[in-house]
Amino acid sequence: MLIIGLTGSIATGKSTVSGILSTPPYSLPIIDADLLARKVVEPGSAGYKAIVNYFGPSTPDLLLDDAPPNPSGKPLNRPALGRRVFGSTEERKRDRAVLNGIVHPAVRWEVYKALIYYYLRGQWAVVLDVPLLFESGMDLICGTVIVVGVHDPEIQMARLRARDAHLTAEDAENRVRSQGDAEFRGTTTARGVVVWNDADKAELETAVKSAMTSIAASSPRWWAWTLLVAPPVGFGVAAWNLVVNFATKKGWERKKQEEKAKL
Ligand SMILES: CC(C)(COP(=O)(O)OP(=O)(O)OC[C@H]1O[C@@H](n2cnc3c(N)ncnc32)[C@H](O)[C@@H]1O)[C@@H](O)C(=O)NCCC(=O)NCCS
Ligand SMILES: Nc1ncnc2c1ncn2[C@@H]1O[C@H](COP(=O)(O)OP(=O)(O)OP(=O)(O)O)[C@@H](O)[C@H]1O
Repeated sequence: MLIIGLTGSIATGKSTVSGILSTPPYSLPIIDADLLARKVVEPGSAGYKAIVNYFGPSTPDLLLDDAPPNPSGKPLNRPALGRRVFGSTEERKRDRAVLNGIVHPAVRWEVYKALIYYYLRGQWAVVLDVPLLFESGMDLICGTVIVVGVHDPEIQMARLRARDAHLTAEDAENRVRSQGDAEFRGTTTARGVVVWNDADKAELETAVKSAMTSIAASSPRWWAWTLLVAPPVGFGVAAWNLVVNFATKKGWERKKQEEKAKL
């Protein structure tokens, strides 16, 4: 099964692209890390308890007071938690790392379970929509990666604020600044494709079509079926893929560090 990583900075259009890929002619299953990240912090879960323990004492509005009663606890006030973790100060970075440390392992586990489910159902490909694909290391298991990018940060900011009207300009800036640069994602994606989303949705559909044509050409369906009916070959190829991805990523990181050192 081909795992197609889908990533990009906030509000660049990942969900819009996954919407296109989930419908004909592609009809691919989507594993959405944002949705899983919500599931693993529902009241009563281990993630919820860890967040309340760490952030509760210093965040008075961490829980939603006006939510319908729930015996497992009041739901998290996500915008309030967002204000604690998004931004570029040392404190925000530290808190973000703590939150990521709670949420990411649980999300990863949910992703693996979903991958096994789709593999057993005989899917030829699956889309793994993860905003922090490279940072979380999940790029290593992907056969290819689609990076969604917007050249103009003004467009990105305008779309973010139009979609999430509750965010102030400062909240939106902090969210955009909380992610690694798109260039890092783009250059690490030597084995993938970048889909630019600066224009309208019709142009986005054309860009997705062209990306999928090149992906399907480099990983045809018959190859996915061969891997499915011969599991030892499938596992061998997956292991090889992991090694190649790891080596490619290390190579890029080394190159970036050398370039930084030269400055
Ligand atoms: C801070 C939280 C509660 C804010 O929730 P909210 O509902 O307001 O935003 P939502 O979860 O829909 O995220 C919106 C976008 O923000 C960006 N984002 C989310 N978490 C992070 C993060 N830790 N670092 C950088 N960007 C992030 C992504 O582009 C994401 O698509 C939430 O984002 C969260 O729990 N983040 C940590 C988990 C995480 O990394 N999720 C991303 C997928 S694994
Ligand atoms: N080409 C486009 N033209 C106009 N609006 C667009 C376009 N692409 C996406 N949008 C809108 O921009 C907003 C952000 O898009 P989307 O939710 O797909 O981004 P995302 O990358 O999934 O965001 P997040 O990182 O927050 O999960 C949405 O309201 C979407 O409808």
